[in-house]
Amino acid sequence: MGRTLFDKVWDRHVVRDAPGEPTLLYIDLHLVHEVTSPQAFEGLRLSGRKVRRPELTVATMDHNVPTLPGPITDTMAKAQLEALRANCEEFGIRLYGTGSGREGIVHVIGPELGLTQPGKTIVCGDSHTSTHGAFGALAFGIGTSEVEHVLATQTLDQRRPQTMLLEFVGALPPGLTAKDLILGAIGQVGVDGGVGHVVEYAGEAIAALTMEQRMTICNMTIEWGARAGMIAPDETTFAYLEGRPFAPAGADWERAVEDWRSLASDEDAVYDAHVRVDVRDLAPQVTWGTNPGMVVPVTGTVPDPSSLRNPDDRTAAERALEYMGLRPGQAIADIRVDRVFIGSCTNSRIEDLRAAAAVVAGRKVDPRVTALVVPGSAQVRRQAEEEGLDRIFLDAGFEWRLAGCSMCLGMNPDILAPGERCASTSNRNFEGRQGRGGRTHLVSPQMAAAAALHGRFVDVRELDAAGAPA
Ligand SMILES: CC(C)[C@H](C(=O)O)[C@@H](O)C(=O)O
Ligand code: SF4
Repeated sequence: MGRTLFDKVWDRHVVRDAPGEPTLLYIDLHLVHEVTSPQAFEGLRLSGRKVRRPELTVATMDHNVPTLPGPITDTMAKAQLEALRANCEEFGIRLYGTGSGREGIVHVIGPELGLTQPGKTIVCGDSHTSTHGAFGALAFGIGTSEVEHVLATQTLDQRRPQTMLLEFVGALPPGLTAKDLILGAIGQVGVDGGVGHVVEYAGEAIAALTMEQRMTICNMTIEWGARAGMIAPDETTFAYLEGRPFAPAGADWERAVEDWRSLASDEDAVYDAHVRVDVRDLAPQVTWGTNPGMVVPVTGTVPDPSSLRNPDDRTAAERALEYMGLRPGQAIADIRVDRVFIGSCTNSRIEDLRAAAAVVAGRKVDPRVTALVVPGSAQVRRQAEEEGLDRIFLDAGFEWRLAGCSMCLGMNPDILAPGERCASTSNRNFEGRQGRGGRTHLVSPQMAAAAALHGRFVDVRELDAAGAPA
């Protein structure tokens, strides 16, 4: 029987398999950030252990860092960042800290540095580690006690998950993005549709995506409950990786690519589940509720909870509408926004910023809107500045910030005030996610940029040459 991409990567990393017990897996890359690592390092110290493979462990600072220059005033954030610096020094771990020029959101810098590679097992104390699966790596989030285990042993106990193929049918229509693709899919399969599975994304629409767009897809895997998302490595993957600081070079590169080619699922591979999502009629997506599956096309309306058959869904929708301050039947295009956030590990890479800048160029942010662009890494920020994207955003009235998680979650000074409504390119719209009482609508970078200009949701496909909505 043929094997899947997942089977191949998993099988290569088995250290120990015993009946009835979890499998002990070898971990190729362990990414570390300031929030989920302090207790893990403390555990090592208490038991007098070292980091087993410091050279396979890489740390950065992202969640807590302020995105405006100047000292950190929050004492908890300051303590966590200082602890990370001290821990990395003590245990001999490479740290791309604030000011290194290489810092950024952990899921942005791994790929950017070429650390993320096909066939690797990659873990991090962070749920959006699924992002790295875009390269054909097996990548997933772990808890702090597991972080300690990986630091100490470079291995991890795991139960073998089920496999699922999510096949996109048809090509992505013009003007649509990877964000619309994944939000649309989550809307169809539901936020627990992937539970217990490692999902492989495939189909014409996936093959046509760039690496950065594939990362947007895999990033949101965790939002529909799957353990990890993977995409088979192909020429797009290899072209992206070639020449990156930690990618293999010379003869090693040739050997690596040959090996990576062998990872794709076999023709006759069998998955435990197979789901198809037709994308041919997809429109730009906007979430209206408090989970990413509560999503409709921008051309649509806020759903009426009373039309939902399942009582749990009905209650959840009623509660979401109340929290979001929306009415059933309200047109999405009539929803006004106070804030716009372009950033996060979902959509803060250079292509995202280029796409948003293309919508913004020569136009002005609606005077009632406060809009923020936060590059995912110091490298993305530099590149954007070299390309003049910062000028486009600043001239339009956006703020241009330093790299970090920023307004994706309320762990640093970038937060919404209670009741404020935000068009956000991030991945979570839970209650309070961007600040207590804040209201989040998840969208693509293009849609966020257009919302900033018009102060409400507009269909990016319909903007005329002067940027006016139809
Ligand atoms: C802080 C961290 C543990 C958390 C995660 O695991 O995802 C954060 O990155 C998030 O997006 O909510
Ligand atoms: S950008 Fe948001 S989703 Fe990504 S790691 Fe940071 S907090 Fe988590």
